[in-house]
Amino acid sequence: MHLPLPTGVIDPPRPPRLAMLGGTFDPVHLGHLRSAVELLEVLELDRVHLIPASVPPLRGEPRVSPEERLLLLRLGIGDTPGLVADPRELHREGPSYSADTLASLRKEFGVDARLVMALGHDAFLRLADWHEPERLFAMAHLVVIDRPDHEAPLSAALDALITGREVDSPDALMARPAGGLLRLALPTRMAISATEVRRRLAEGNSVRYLLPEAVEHHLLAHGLYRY
Ligand SMILES: Nc1ncnc2c1ncn2[C@@H]1O[C@H](COP(=O)(O)OP(=O)(O)OP(=O)(O)O)[C@@H](O)[C@H]1O
Ligand SMILES: O=C(O)c1ccc[n+]([C@@H]2O[C@H](COP(=O)([O-])O)[C@@H](O)[C@H]2O)c1
Repeated sequence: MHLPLPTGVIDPPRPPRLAMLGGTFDPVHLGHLRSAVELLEVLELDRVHLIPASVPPLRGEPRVSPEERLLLLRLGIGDTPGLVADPRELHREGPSYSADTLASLRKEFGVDARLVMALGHDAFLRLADWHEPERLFAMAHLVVIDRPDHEAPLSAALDALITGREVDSPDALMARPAGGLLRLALPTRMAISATEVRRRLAEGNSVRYLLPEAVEHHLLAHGLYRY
């Protein structure tokens, strides 16, 4: 006697899940890379695109060229599964607005993709001053990463921008393609900043264990940030 075959509905394929972690990366350090790996795991993402800004919109000119910051990022990522050094902002003229970068990711990955823009709490505090901040939420979710060295209250303008968007879990965020806000305390919080790395290099002090070794070797071999 034959048992009837199960007639259950086959689950539709899971939409792609990816995050952008943009930055000046002047230079990339372990705070960036460890955060990217933990984002991948906590949000169950397919990939995290680390995207160096060619012309960072709200700060002065970086110490090192976009091409060299991208090279350092590539050295830092090495063969880490799920992390991608994404050069797309180097191919645009003018200020590297995140809204434009998200539009290009959305175009590439489609309307159903779960697209996350991840940023540290310090960067989040200035979000209301960014170019077309409302458009960011039309294209992506925002995930704000706690940083132990940056804790400050939100401005009224930022409060207004995020009202009604906050969700309390990765699952709630991933139920839709865009528009939500999640604050995350990742398992490893690192008080490392590029400012501190540059300062130590200029003083001739060690940066060992603040950066991947391949990045440290390149910086030292080429005298970057020395003066
Ligand atoms: N240690 C860290 N932990 C979590 N997020 C971080 C950390 N360092 C930087 N970020 C976040 O990564 C993104 C890119 O950071 P950025 O390249 O400006 O590095 P930075 O260390 O903040 O640099 P700088 O000291 O030059 O301002 C930002 O959203 C920032 O908030
Ligand atoms: O789009 C904007 O107006 C905008 C303004 C400030 C910062 N950003 C982006 O935020 C990321 C972190 O910036 P920064 O200056 O903290 O390294 C980086 O990807 C920047 O391009 C974007």
